[in-house]
Amino acid sequence: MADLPGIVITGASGRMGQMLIRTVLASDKARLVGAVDRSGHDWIGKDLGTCMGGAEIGVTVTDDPLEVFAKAQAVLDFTTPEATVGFAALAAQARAVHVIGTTGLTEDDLAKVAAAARHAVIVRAGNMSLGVNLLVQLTRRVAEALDTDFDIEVVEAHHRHKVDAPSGTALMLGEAAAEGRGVALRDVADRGRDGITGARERGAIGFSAIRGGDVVGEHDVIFAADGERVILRHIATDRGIFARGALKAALWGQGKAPGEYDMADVLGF
Ligand SMILES: NC(=O)C1=CN([C@@H]2O[C@H](COP(=O)(O)OP(=O)(O)OC[C@H]3O[C@@H](n4cnc5c(N)ncnc54)[C@H](OP(=O)(O)O)[C@@H]3O)[C@@H](O)[C@H]2O)C=CC1
Ligand SMILES: O=C(O)C1=N[C@H](C(=O)O)C[C@H](O)C1
Repeated sequence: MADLPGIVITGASGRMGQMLIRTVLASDKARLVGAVDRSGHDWIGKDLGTCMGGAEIGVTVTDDPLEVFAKAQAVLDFTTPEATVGFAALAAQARAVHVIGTTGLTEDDLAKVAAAARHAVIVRAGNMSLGVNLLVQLTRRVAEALDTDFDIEVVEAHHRHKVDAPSGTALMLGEAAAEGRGVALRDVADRGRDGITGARERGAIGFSAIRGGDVVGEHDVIFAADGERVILRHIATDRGIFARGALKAALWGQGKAPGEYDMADVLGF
């Protein structure tokens, strides 16, 4: 047991944090060695097991990430962009594999993550599920095969608590569609339509976001032409798919050369 990779989970009390904790505790390939939450959070200083409504598990929730990163082989991080940028530097200092699921990172945030990846392994993806990463490959292939007679629209739906739009997954799908077409997403993305928008531009890749209820995550990539539509769809019904992907990434990253990787690397796509 002691030689299994030790895992720390940041944002332990969050929706993904709690799912990651259950996933690591149920795994026979890794052990949970730490849980981090925000300073001032009610869980700090308490046993994680009791915080989650169960028996004690001997892991105390801390607001001192470096202390626990230092004894870990990997950090699973689904928090906020600001927190993730800080964790990237600390995980690199501790030489722990940093698995980043956080979405909504700015160009500036991404540059800081890339700097940390010069010293340690980072696996980052806007979606860690097997199904979405397959959909990304399919989107690239379909976009390669269809010309700009087909208008590309990415439509996503998430729960009412989600704070960023378009979702990280929608952006991954948009990037894949743009790559398939041989264009840069930033040159063709149409991210906000309201009012008299004018007719759709040929070659644009449009994004729409729905927010409501408890939707875990749904994504459609629509290729719409005159007379026909091709629709690629992924529906997530359980956050366990993201947590299992993140744990797989943490295990895959052990012993890899420093650098920034994604789930396509982990899954061998
Ligand atoms: N890549 C993927 O496969 C997936 C990515 N995500 C992404 O993961 C992120 C989190 O999603 P979700 O779990 O729903 O969000 P939550 O808001 O439920 O969880 C985020 C957690 O991070 C905590 N947090 C914030 N700042 C810090 C900090 N400085 N130190 C430690 N903890 C901190 C929050 O604490 P508090 O509430 O007290 O502020 C909260 O517990 C989002 O960016 C989401 O898009 C989600 C699912 C899958
Ligand atoms: O915030 C979420 O919940 C999710 N976020 C990710 C995203 O932004 O795409 C992944 C998943 O769709 C759930």
